[in-house]
Amino acid sequence: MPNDPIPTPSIEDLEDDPMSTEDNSIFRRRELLRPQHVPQKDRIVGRDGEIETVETLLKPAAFGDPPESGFLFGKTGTGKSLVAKHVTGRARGVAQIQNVDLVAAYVDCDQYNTETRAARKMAFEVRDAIDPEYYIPQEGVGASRYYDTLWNADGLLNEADSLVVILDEIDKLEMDAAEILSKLSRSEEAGKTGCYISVVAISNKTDYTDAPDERVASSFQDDPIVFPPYDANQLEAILERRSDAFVDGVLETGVLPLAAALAARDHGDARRALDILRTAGKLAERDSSESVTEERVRAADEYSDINRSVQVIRNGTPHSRYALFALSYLTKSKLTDSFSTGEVYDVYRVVADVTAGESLSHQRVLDLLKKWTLPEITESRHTGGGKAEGSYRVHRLLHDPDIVMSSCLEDDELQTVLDTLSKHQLS
Ligand SMILES: Nc1ncnc2c1ncn2[C@@H]1O[C@H](COP(=O)(O)OP(=O)(O)OP(=O)(O)O)[C@@H](O)[C@H]1O
Repeated sequence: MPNDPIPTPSIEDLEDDPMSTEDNSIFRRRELLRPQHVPQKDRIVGRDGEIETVETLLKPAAFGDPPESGFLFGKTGTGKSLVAKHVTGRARGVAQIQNVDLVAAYVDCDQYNTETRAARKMAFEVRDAIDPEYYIPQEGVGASRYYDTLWNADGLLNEADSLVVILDEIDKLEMDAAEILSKLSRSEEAGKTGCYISVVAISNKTDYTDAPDERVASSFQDDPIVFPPYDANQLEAILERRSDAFVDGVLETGVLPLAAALAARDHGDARRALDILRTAGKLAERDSSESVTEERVRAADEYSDINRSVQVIRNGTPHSRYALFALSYLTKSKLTDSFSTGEVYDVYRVVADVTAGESLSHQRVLDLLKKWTLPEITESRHTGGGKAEGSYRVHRLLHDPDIVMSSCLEDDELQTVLDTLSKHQLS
Protein backbone atom coordinates (compact mmCIF):
# COMPACT_ATOMS: atom_id res chain seq x y z
CA MET A 1 0.00 0.00 0.00
CA PRO A 2 1.79 3.16 -1.16
CA ASN A 3 0.40 5.65 1.40
CA ASP A 4 0.09 3.35 4.37
CA PRO A 5 0.77 5.51 7.46
CA ILE A 6 2.00 2.44 9.34
CA PRO A 7 5.16 1.21 7.64
CA THR A 8 5.99 -2.50 7.77
CA PRO A 9 9.74 -3.20 7.79
CA SER A 10 11.22 -5.56 5.21
CA ILE A 11 11.87 -9.25 6.02
CA GLU A 12 15.62 -8.55 6.15
CA ASP A 13 15.13 -5.72 8.66
CA LEU A 14 12.99 -7.94 10.82
CA GLU A 15 15.61 -10.66 11.07
CA ASP A 16 17.42 -8.99 13.97
CA ASP A 17 14.24 -7.57 15.51
CA PRO A 18 13.64 -9.07 19.00
CA MET A 19 9.91 -9.04 18.20
CA SER A 20 10.37 -11.74 15.57
CA THR A 21 11.42 -14.37 18.07
CA GLU A 22 8.46 -15.76 19.97
CA ASP A 23 9.32 -15.66 23.64
CA ASN A 24 8.22 -19.12 24.60
CA SER A 25 10.54 -20.04 27.40
CA ILE A 26 7.59 -20.39 29.80
CA PHE A 27 4.28 -20.64 27.90
CA ARG A 28 3.61 -22.88 24.96
CA ARG A 29 -0.18 -22.45 24.73
CA ARG A 30 -1.07 -19.59 27.05
CA GLU A 31 -4.68 -19.51 25.81
CA LEU A 32 -5.40 -22.79 27.64
CA LEU A 33 -5.26 -20.88 30.93
CA ARG A 34 -7.68 -18.10 29.98
CA PRO A 35 -10.97 -18.15 31.92
CA GLN A 36 -12.97 -18.07 28.63
CA HIS A 37 -11.27 -21.19 27.29
CA VAL A 38 -13.69 -24.11 26.89
CA PRO A 39 -11.66 -27.33 27.18
CA GLN A 40 -12.43 -30.60 25.38
CA LYS A 41 -14.40 -33.21 27.29
CA ASP A 42 -11.34 -35.24 28.29
CA ARG A 43 -9.96 -32.18 30.10
CA ILE A 44 -13.10 -31.56 32.15
CA VAL A 45 -12.75 -32.98 35.65
CA GLY A 46 -15.48 -34.22 38.00
CA ARG A 47 -18.51 -32.91 36.14
CA ASP A 48 -19.82 -36.07 34.43
CA GLY A 49 -23.13 -35.97 36.31
CA GLU A 50 -23.79 -32.29 35.60
CA ILE A 51 -22.84 -32.73 31.93
CA GLU A 52 -25.24 -35.67 31.62
CA THR A 53 -28.08 -33.70 33.21
CA VAL A 54 -27.62 -30.73 30.89
CA GLU A 55 -27.31 -33.16 27.96
CA THR A 56 -30.72 -34.59 28.82
CA LEU A 57 -32.18 -31.09 28.60
CA LEU A 58 -30.61 -30.13 25.27
CA LYS A 59 -30.18 -33.38 23.37
CA PRO A 60 -33.75 -33.40 21.94
CA ALA A 61 -33.01 -30.09 20.18
CA ALA A 62 -30.19 -31.74 18.24
CA PHE A 63 -32.77 -34.14 16.76
CA GLY A 64 -35.43 -31.53 16.00
CA ASP A 65 -37.49 -32.27 19.12
CA PRO A 66 -38.43 -29.79 21.89
CA PRO A 67 -35.58 -29.31 24.40
CA GLU A 68 -36.02 -28.32 28.04
CA SER A 69 -34.74 -25.42 30.08
CA GLY A 70 -32.58 -25.58 33.19
CA PHE A 71 -31.14 -23.51 35.99
CA LEU A 72 -27.48 -23.96 37.00
CA PHE A 73 -26.41 -22.83 40.46
CA GLY A 74 -23.08 -22.81 42.27
CA LYS A 75 -20.28 -20.64 43.57
CA THR A 76 -17.83 -18.97 41.20
CA GLY A 77 -15.42 -21.18 39.32
CA THR A 78 -17.40 -24.39 39.75
CA GLY A 79 -17.71 -24.99 36.01
CA LYS A 80 -21.29 -23.80 35.32
CA SER A 81 -20.48 -21.70 32.24
CA LEU A 82 -18.07 -24.34 31.05
CA VAL A 83 -20.65 -27.15 31.23
CA ALA A 84 -23.38 -25.00 29.63
CA LYS A 85 -21.12 -23.99 26.70
CA HIS A 86 -19.61 -27.44 26.30
CA VAL A 87 -22.97 -29.25 26.10
CA THR A 88 -24.56 -26.57 23.89
CA GLY A 89 -21.61 -26.74 21.50
CA ARG A 90 -21.88 -30.51 21.23
CA ALA A 91 -25.65 -30.34 20.72
CA ARG A 92 -25.07 -27.85 17.89
CA GLY A 93 -22.51 -30.20 16.33
CA VAL A 94 -24.89 -33.17 16.45
CA ALA A 95 -27.69 -30.99 15.03
CA GLN A 96 -25.51 -30.14 12.04
CA ILE A 97 -25.03 -33.84 11.33
CA GLN A 98 -28.80 -34.36 11.66
CA ASN A 99 -29.55 -31.41 9.35
CA VAL A 100 -31.34 -29.65 12.18
CA ASP A 101 -30.99 -25.86 12.57
CA LEU A 102 -30.00 -25.39 16.19
CA VAL A 103 -28.96 -21.84 17.02
CA ALA A 104 -27.14 -20.95 20.24
CA ALA A 105 -26.87 -17.54 21.90
CA TYR A 106 -24.64 -16.74 24.89
CA VAL A 107 -25.48 -13.65 26.94
CA ASP A 108 -23.30 -12.57 29.85
CA CYS A 109 -25.84 -10.65 31.94
CA ASP A 110 -23.06 -9.05 33.99
CA GLN A 111 -22.09 -7.18 30.83
CA TYR A 112 -25.56 -6.92 29.25
CA ASN A 113 -27.37 -6.07 32.46
CA THR A 114 -30.70 -4.58 31.37
CA GLU A 115 -33.54 -6.26 29.52
CA THR A 116 -32.82 -4.18 26.39
CA ARG A 117 -29.09 -4.92 26.40
CA ALA A 118 -29.65 -8.63 26.98
CA ALA A 119 -32.34 -8.82 24.27
CA ARG A 120 -30.09 -6.93 21.82
CA LYS A 121 -27.17 -9.24 22.50
CA MET A 122 -29.42 -12.26 21.99
CA ALA A 123 -30.80 -10.84 18.72
CA PHE A 124 -27.31 -10.14 17.37
CA GLU A 125 -26.04 -13.60 18.29
CA VAL A 126 -28.99 -15.19 16.49
CA ARG A 127 -28.56 -12.90 13.51
CA ASP A 128 -24.88 -13.78 13.18
CA ALA A 129 -25.77 -17.47 13.17
CA ILE A 130 -28.70 -17.27 10.76
CA ASP A 131 -28.37 -14.25 8.49
CA PRO A 132 -25.55 -11.75 9.09
CA GLU A 133 -27.14 -9.39 6.51
CA TYR A 134 -30.42 -9.08 8.47
CA TYR A 135 -30.80 -5.48 9.69
CA ILE A 136 -31.09 -4.93 13.44
CA PRO A 137 -30.82 -1.42 14.91
CA GLN A 138 -27.83 -1.00 17.25
CA GLU A 139 -29.51 1.58 19.49
CA GLY A 140 -32.49 3.83 20.03
CA VAL A 141 -35.03 1.01 20.33
CA GLY A 142 -36.39 -0.98 23.27
CA ALA A 143 -36.30 -4.66 24.15
CA SER A 144 -39.58 -5.42 22.34
CA ARG A 145 -38.05 -4.36 19.01
CA TYR A 146 -35.27 -6.90 19.54
CA TYR A 147 -37.76 -9.63 20.45
CA ASP A 148 -39.61 -8.75 17.21
CA THR A 149 -36.50 -9.35 15.11
CA LEU A 150 -36.51 -12.87 16.50
CA TRP A 151 -40.11 -13.93 16.25
CA ASN A 152 -42.27 -11.56 14.23
CA ALA A 153 -43.71 -12.68 10.87
CA ASP A 154 -40.41 -12.43 9.00
CA GLY A 155 -38.26 -12.77 12.15
CA LEU A 156 -34.98 -14.65 12.25
CA LEU A 157 -36.26 -17.63 14.20
CA ASN A 158 -38.57 -18.66 11.38
CA GLU A 159 -35.38 -20.07 9.88
CA ALA A 160 -34.41 -22.18 12.91
CA ASP A 161 -35.64 -25.40 14.51
CA SER A 162 -34.36 -24.59 18.02
CA LEU A 163 -32.77 -21.79 19.96
CA VAL A 164 -30.65 -22.44 23.05
CA VAL A 165 -30.06 -19.26 25.05
CA ILE A 166 -27.45 -19.32 27.82
CA LEU A 167 -28.14 -16.47 30.26
CA ASP A 168 -24.98 -16.37 32.37
CA GLU A 169 -25.01 -14.54 35.74
CA ILE A 170 -28.74 -13.94 35.37
CA ASP A 171 -28.86 -12.41 38.86
CA LYS A 172 -26.89 -9.42 37.49
CA LEU A 173 -29.83 -8.30 35.34
CA GLU A 174 -30.99 -4.99 36.75
CA MET A 175 -34.63 -5.52 35.94
CA ASP A 176 -36.78 -8.33 37.14
CA ALA A 177 -34.95 -11.27 35.61
CA ALA A 178 -38.21 -13.21 35.35
CA GLU A 179 -39.35 -10.82 32.61
CA ILE A 180 -36.91 -11.96 29.95
CA LEU A 181 -37.59 -15.59 30.82
CA SER A 182 -41.33 -15.19 30.51
CA LYS A 183 -40.91 -13.42 27.14
CA LEU A 184 -38.86 -16.36 25.91
CA SER A 185 -41.26 -19.00 27.16
CA ARG A 186 -44.40 -17.12 26.05
CA SER A 187 -43.13 -16.72 22.52
CA GLU A 188 -42.66 -20.45 22.26
CA GLU A 189 -46.01 -21.24 23.81
CA ALA A 190 -47.68 -18.83 21.40
CA GLY A 191 -46.09 -20.86 18.58
CA LYS A 192 -45.00 -17.63 16.96
CA THR A 193 -42.26 -19.14 14.84
CA GLY A 194 -42.40 -22.89 15.36
CA CYS A 195 -38.87 -22.68 16.77
CA TYR A 196 -38.34 -24.45 20.10
CA ILE A 197 -36.61 -22.43 22.82
CA SER A 198 -34.46 -23.66 25.67
CA VAL A 199 -33.04 -21.34 28.31
CA VAL A 200 -30.01 -22.34 30.35
CA ALA A 201 -29.85 -19.79 33.15
CA ILE A 202 -26.78 -19.59 35.40
CA SER A 203 -26.36 -17.92 38.78
CA ASN A 204 -23.66 -17.60 41.43
CA LYS A 205 -26.15 -16.73 44.08
CA THR A 206 -26.71 -20.03 45.77
CA ASP A 207 -29.16 -18.30 48.07
CA TYR A 208 -32.02 -17.81 45.68
CA THR A 209 -34.76 -17.36 48.20
CA ASP A 210 -34.85 -13.61 47.46
CA ALA A 211 -38.16 -12.75 45.84
CA PRO A 212 -37.01 -12.07 42.26
CA ASP A 213 -34.82 -15.13 42.13
CA GLU A 214 -37.57 -17.29 43.47
CA ARG A 215 -39.76 -16.25 40.56
CA VAL A 216 -36.91 -16.97 38.19
CA ALA A 217 -36.40 -20.38 39.75
CA SER A 218 -40.10 -21.15 39.54
CA SER A 219 -40.13 -20.57 35.79
CA PHE A 220 -38.14 -23.81 35.49
CA GLN A 221 -39.94 -27.08 35.96
CA ASP A 222 -37.12 -29.06 37.49
CA ASP A 223 -34.96 -28.36 40.50
CA PRO A 224 -31.83 -26.33 39.88
CA ILE A 225 -28.70 -28.23 38.94
CA VAL A 226 -26.30 -27.49 41.75
CA PHE A 227 -22.54 -27.33 41.11
CA PRO A 228 -20.56 -28.10 44.29
CA PRO A 229 -17.09 -26.59 44.86
CA TYR A 230 -14.09 -28.73 43.87
CA ASP A 231 -11.75 -30.33 46.38
CA ALA A 232 -7.99 -29.79 46.18
CA ASN A 233 -7.46 -33.09 44.30
CA GLN A 234 -9.96 -32.14 41.61
CA LEU A 235 -8.37 -28.71 41.25
CA GLU A 236 -4.96 -30.33 40.88
CA ALA A 237 -6.35 -32.63 38.18
CA ILE A 238 -7.84 -29.59 36.36
CA LEU A 239 -4.45 -27.87 36.41
CA GLU A 240 -2.64 -31.07 35.41
CA ARG A 241 -4.81 -31.34 32.28
CA ARG A 242 -3.92 -27.79 31.29
CA SER A 243 -0.21 -28.11 32.04
CA ASP A 244 0.59 -28.32 28.31
CA ALA A 245 -0.02 -24.54 28.40
CA PHE A 246 3.61 -24.50 29.61
CA VAL A 247 6.84 -25.47 27.94
CA ASP A 248 7.94 -28.96 29.08
CA GLY A 249 9.85 -28.98 32.35
CA VAL A 250 9.24 -25.38 33.46
CA LEU A 251 6.75 -26.33 36.19
CA GLU A 252 8.69 -27.37 39.27
CA THR A 253 7.42 -30.36 41.24
CA GLY A 254 4.98 -29.20 43.90
CA VAL A 255 3.72 -26.22 41.90
CA LEU A 256 0.41 -27.76 40.82
CA PRO A 257 -0.54 -29.23 44.24
CA LEU A 258 0.33 -25.91 45.88
CA ALA A 259 -1.74 -23.83 43.43
CA ALA A 260 -4.62 -26.28 43.90
CA ALA A 261 -4.36 -26.18 47.70
CA LEU A 262 -4.29 -22.37 47.74
CA ALA A 263 -7.33 -22.18 45.46
CA ALA A 264 -9.19 -24.71 47.60
CA ARG A 265 -8.71 -22.69 50.81
CA ASP A 266 -11.76 -20.49 50.40
CA HIS A 267 -14.04 -22.66 48.28
CA GLY A 268 -12.75 -24.95 45.52
CA ASP A 269 -12.68 -22.42 42.69
CA ALA A 270 -11.16 -23.57 39.38
CA ARG A 271 -11.07 -20.02 38.02
CA ARG A 272 -8.84 -19.02 40.90
CA ALA A 273 -6.60 -22.09 40.54
CA LEU A 274 -6.04 -21.29 36.85
CA ASP A 275 -5.54 -17.62 37.65
CA ILE A 276 -2.83 -18.42 40.22
CA LEU A 277 -1.03 -20.72 37.79
CA ARG A 278 -1.23 -18.24 34.91
CA THR A 279 0.04 -15.39 37.11
CA ALA A 280 2.88 -17.55 38.45
CA GLY A 281 3.90 -18.17 34.83
CA LYS A 282 3.76 -14.46 34.08
CA LEU A 283 5.94 -13.71 37.10
CA ALA A 284 8.51 -16.22 35.85
CA GLU A 285 8.36 -14.57 32.41
CA ARG A 286 8.78 -11.12 33.93
CA ASP A 287 11.87 -12.29 35.82
CA SER A 288 13.23 -13.90 32.62
CA SER A 289 13.35 -17.15 34.58
CA GLU A 290 12.92 -20.59 33.07
CA SER A 291 10.95 -22.11 35.88
CA VAL A 292 7.68 -21.64 37.69
CA THR A 293 8.53 -22.17 41.36
CA GLU A 294 6.43 -22.61 44.51
CA GLU A 295 7.59 -19.17 45.61
CA ARG A 296 6.11 -17.64 42.46
CA VAL A 297 2.86 -19.53 43.06
CA ARG A 298 2.64 -17.97 46.53
CA ALA A 299 3.31 -14.52 45.10
CA ALA A 300 0.68 -15.14 42.40
CA ASP A 301 -1.80 -16.11 45.11
CA GLU A 302 -1.28 -12.73 46.78
CA TYR A 303 -1.78 -10.93 43.47
CA SER A 304 -4.93 -12.90 42.89
CA ASP A 305 -6.22 -11.81 46.33
CA ILE A 306 -5.52 -8.16 45.58
CA ASN A 307 -7.16 -8.39 42.15
CA ARG A 308 -10.23 -10.00 43.64
CA SER A 309 -10.56 -7.29 46.30
CA VAL A 310 -10.12 -4.49 43.77
CA GLN A 311 -12.84 -6.04 41.62
CA VAL A 312 -15.20 -6.45 44.58
CA ILE A 313 -14.68 -2.80 45.59
CA ARG A 314 -15.17 -1.47 42.06
CA ASN A 315 -18.46 -3.36 41.84
CA GLY A 316 -19.73 -1.67 45.04
CA THR A 317 -22.44 1.01 44.96
CA PRO A 318 -21.13 4.63 44.96
CA HIS A 319 -21.98 5.47 48.59
CA SER A 320 -20.68 2.15 49.90
CA ARG A 321 -17.39 2.97 48.15
CA TYR A 322 -17.34 6.48 49.68
CA ALA A 323 -17.81 4.97 53.15
CA LEU A 324 -15.03 2.47 52.53
CA PHE A 325 -12.81 5.25 51.22
CA ALA A 326 -13.40 7.17 54.45
CA LEU A 327 -12.32 4.20 56.55
CA SER A 328 -9.20 3.67 54.39
CA TYR A 329 -8.33 7.36 54.61
CA LEU A 330 -8.48 7.24 58.40
CA THR A 331 -6.46 4.02 58.48
CA LYS A 332 -3.75 5.65 56.39
CA SER A 333 -3.59 8.87 58.35
CA LYS A 334 -3.97 7.74 61.96
CA LEU A 335 -1.88 5.56 64.19
CA THR A 336 -4.75 3.33 65.27
CA ASP A 337 -6.49 0.88 62.96
CA SER A 338 -10.08 0.67 64.26
CA PHE A 339 -12.58 3.50 63.92
CA SER A 340 -16.06 4.16 65.22
CA THR A 341 -18.93 4.67 62.78
CA GLY A 342 -19.05 8.34 63.84
CA GLU A 343 -15.39 8.90 62.90
CA VAL A 344 -15.89 7.23 59.53
CA TYR A 345 -19.12 9.14 58.99
CA ASP A 346 -17.44 12.55 59.39
CA VAL A 347 -14.97 11.76 56.62
CA TYR A 348 -17.64 10.02 54.49
CA ARG A 349 -19.80 13.17 54.42
CA VAL A 350 -17.01 15.21 52.89
CA VAL A 351 -16.22 12.49 50.31
CA ALA A 352 -19.89 12.05 49.35
CA ASP A 353 -20.50 15.82 49.11
CA VAL A 354 -17.50 16.34 46.84
CA THR A 355 -18.23 13.40 44.54
CA ALA A 356 -22.04 13.02 44.55
CA GLY A 357 -23.24 16.36 45.95
CA GLU A 358 -25.21 14.61 48.70
CA SER A 359 -24.68 12.28 51.64
CA LEU A 360 -26.71 9.53 53.29
CA SER A 361 -27.76 9.23 56.94
CA HIS A 362 -25.49 7.89 59.69
CA GLN A 363 -27.60 4.71 59.92
CA ARG A 364 -27.42 4.04 56.16
CA VAL A 365 -23.67 4.49 56.21
CA LEU A 366 -23.37 2.05 59.10
CA ASP A 367 -25.37 -0.50 57.06
CA LEU A 368 -23.15 0.07 54.02
CA LEU A 369 -19.99 -0.31 56.08
CA LYS A 370 -21.20 -3.59 57.55
CA LYS A 371 -21.67 -4.99 54.03
CA TRP A 372 -17.90 -4.86 53.38
CA THR A 373 -17.34 -7.47 56.09
CA LEU A 374 -18.86 -10.29 54.03
CA PRO A 375 -16.27 -10.21 51.20
CA GLU A 376 -13.66 -9.67 53.96
CA ILE A 377 -12.64 -6.19 52.90
CA THR A 378 -13.25 -4.95 56.45
CA GLU A 379 -13.91 -6.34 59.89
CA SER A 380 -16.47 -4.87 62.24
CA ARG A 381 -17.12 -5.60 65.92
CA HIS A 382 -18.63 -4.17 69.07
CA THR A 383 -16.24 -2.72 71.56
CA GLY A 384 -16.83 -1.90 75.19
CA GLY A 385 -16.97 1.80 75.93
CA GLY A 386 -17.55 1.21 79.64
CA LYS A 387 -20.97 0.71 81.15
CA ALA A 388 -21.83 4.41 81.15
CA GLU A 389 -21.10 4.89 77.45
CA GLY A 390 -22.40 1.49 76.29
CA SER A 391 -20.72 -0.55 73.61
CA TYR A 392 -20.26 0.78 70.09
CA ARG A 393 -19.22 -0.59 66.74
CA VAL A 394 -15.72 -0.19 65.31
CA HIS A 395 -14.51 -0.91 61.78
CA ARG A 396 -11.11 -2.10 60.64
CA LEU A 397 -9.72 -2.26 57.12
CA LEU A 398 -8.19 -5.63 56.18
CA HIS A 399 -6.26 -4.47 53.09
CA ASP A 400 -3.67 -1.95 52.03
CA PRO A 401 -5.34 1.48 52.39
CA ASP A 402 -3.65 2.91 49.27
CA ILE A 403 -4.95 0.12 47.05
CA VAL A 404 -8.45 0.35 48.55
CA MET A 405 -8.57 4.16 48.24
CA SER A 406 -7.63 4.09 44.58
CA SER A 407 -10.17 1.31 43.91
CA CYS A 408 -13.00 3.25 45.62
CA LEU A 409 -12.84 6.38 43.47
CA GLU A 410 -12.29 7.25 39.84
CA ASP A 411 -8.85 8.71 39.11
CA ASP A 412 -10.22 12.20 38.47
CA GLU A 413 -12.17 12.18 41.77
CA LEU A 414 -9.32 10.99 43.92
CA GLN A 415 -7.15 14.11 43.95
CA THR A 416 -10.09 16.49 44.48
CA VAL A 417 -11.30 14.43 47.42
CA LEU A 418 -7.83 14.26 48.98
CA ASP A 419 -7.37 18.03 48.58
CA THR A 420 -10.75 18.75 50.16
CA LEU A 421 -10.09 16.39 53.07
CA SER A 422 -6.76 18.00 53.81
CA LYS A 423 -8.47 21.42 53.86
CA HIS A 424 -11.02 20.09 56.34
CA GLN A 425 -8.13 18.69 58.38
CA LEU A 426 -10.03 15.51 58.92
CA SER A 427 -6.95 13.36 59.22
N1 LIG B 1 -14.40 -29.34 35.85
C1 LIG B 1 -13.55 -28.54 35.22
N2 LIG B 1 -12.58 -29.06 34.46
C2 LIG B 1 -11.73 -28.25 33.79
N3 LIG B 1 -11.75 -26.92 33.85
C3 LIG B 1 -12.70 -26.34 34.61
C4 LIG B 1 -13.64 -27.11 35.32
N4 LIG B 1 -14.48 -26.30 35.98
C5 LIG B 1 -14.09 -25.04 35.70
N5 LIG B 1 -13.02 -25.06 34.88
C6 LIG B 1 -12.33 -23.87 34.36
O1 LIG B 1 -12.35 -22.87 35.37
C7 LIG B 1 -12.68 -21.59 34.82
C8 LIG B 1 -13.97 -21.07 35.45
O2 LIG B 1 -15.03 -21.96 35.13
P1 LIG B 1 -16.51 -21.42 34.80
O3 LIG B 1 -16.44 -20.08 34.16
O4 LIG B 1 -17.23 -22.50 34.08
O5 LIG B 1 -17.07 -21.28 36.25
P2 LIG B 1 -18.47 -20.74 36.71
O6 LIG B 1 -19.01 -21.72 37.67
O7 LIG B 1 -19.30 -20.39 35.52
O8 LIG B 1 -18.01 -19.46 37.50
P3 LIG B 1 -18.43 -17.95 37.36
O9 LIG B 1 -19.75 -17.89 38.00
O10 LIG B 1 -17.37 -17.23 38.12
O11 LIG B 1 -18.43 -17.64 35.88
C9 LIG B 1 -12.79 -21.80 33.31
O12 LIG B 1 -11.56 -21.49 32.73
C10 LIG B 1 -13.08 -23.28 33.18
O13 LIG B 1 -12.59 -23.77 31.94
